[in-house]
Amino acid sequence: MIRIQDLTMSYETGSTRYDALRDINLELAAGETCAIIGPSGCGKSTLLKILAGIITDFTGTVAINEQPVRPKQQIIGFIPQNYGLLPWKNVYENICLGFKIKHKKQDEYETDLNSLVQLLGLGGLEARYPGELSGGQQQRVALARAFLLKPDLLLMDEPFSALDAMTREEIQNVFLHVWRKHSVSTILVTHHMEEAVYLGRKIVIMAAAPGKISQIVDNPLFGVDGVRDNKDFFQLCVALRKMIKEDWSK
Ligand SMILES: Nc1ncnc2c1ncn2[C@@H]1O[C@H](COP(=O)(O)OP(=O)(O)OP(=O)(O)O)[C@@H](O)[C@H]1O
Repeated sequence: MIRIQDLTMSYETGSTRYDALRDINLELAAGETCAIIGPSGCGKSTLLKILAGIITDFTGTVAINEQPVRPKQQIIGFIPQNYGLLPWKNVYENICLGFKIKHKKQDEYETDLNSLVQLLGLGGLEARYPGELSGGQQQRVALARAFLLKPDLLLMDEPFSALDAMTREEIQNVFLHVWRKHSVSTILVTHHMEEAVYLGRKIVIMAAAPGKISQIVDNPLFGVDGVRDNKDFFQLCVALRKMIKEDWSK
């Protein structure tokens, strides 16, 4: 369970201090997915950094499984916009990285690693370096690394934004497939409404200046088979876009 209560965070630049996030309240049940959509600068990345324990200077409460965020004690997977792969390590080493940092032994994760490599279609690419992979393959390596960790919380910052439309859909399917097996609590930031509706059991709509939540939508279409071809999917996207336009023009 992820619980955010009355979260406010300010940045200070020179002599000015301004709220990047104000009065954020959000709950996410264990194993749920949540997509956050909002205008540029509304604090989405800041929120992820707080949940990842990178930013600690805030007011309010942020708890993962009833405990304050403590990256050394909890396992938090974070996939940044550029996937966060180390260019000098090969696919196998990149996938194992999180485990090495958590000081686990190889035989503790070897079986999971092999099954994730197969599940994510990375078989045969283990010895390649990130620079020798396509964007979609790099994304899958980042997903393998994150899922291997079995995180208490997985955070993804616009994870599929660099991919072309077809690869994006394919990787979204791969993500859902792996997520179903591992049911990891996941929060992802996206600028794409279709992605939010496809991947978010909850859809959080944010507004800017200061960043706040304007709507939380329980998504009835999440996980429905073949939903992308369903007219309800299209209609929900249209309705949410309308809602956002109204919110963002206030
Ligand atoms: N290190 C920082 N110091 C000062 N201000 C910052 C810092 N990082 C972000 N900001 C400001 O805080 C606000 C929120 O930034 P943030 O990156 O969280 O927004 P975002 O919603 O993720 O934006 P985008 O969609 O463009 O990536 C913005 O006004 C931004 O300029």
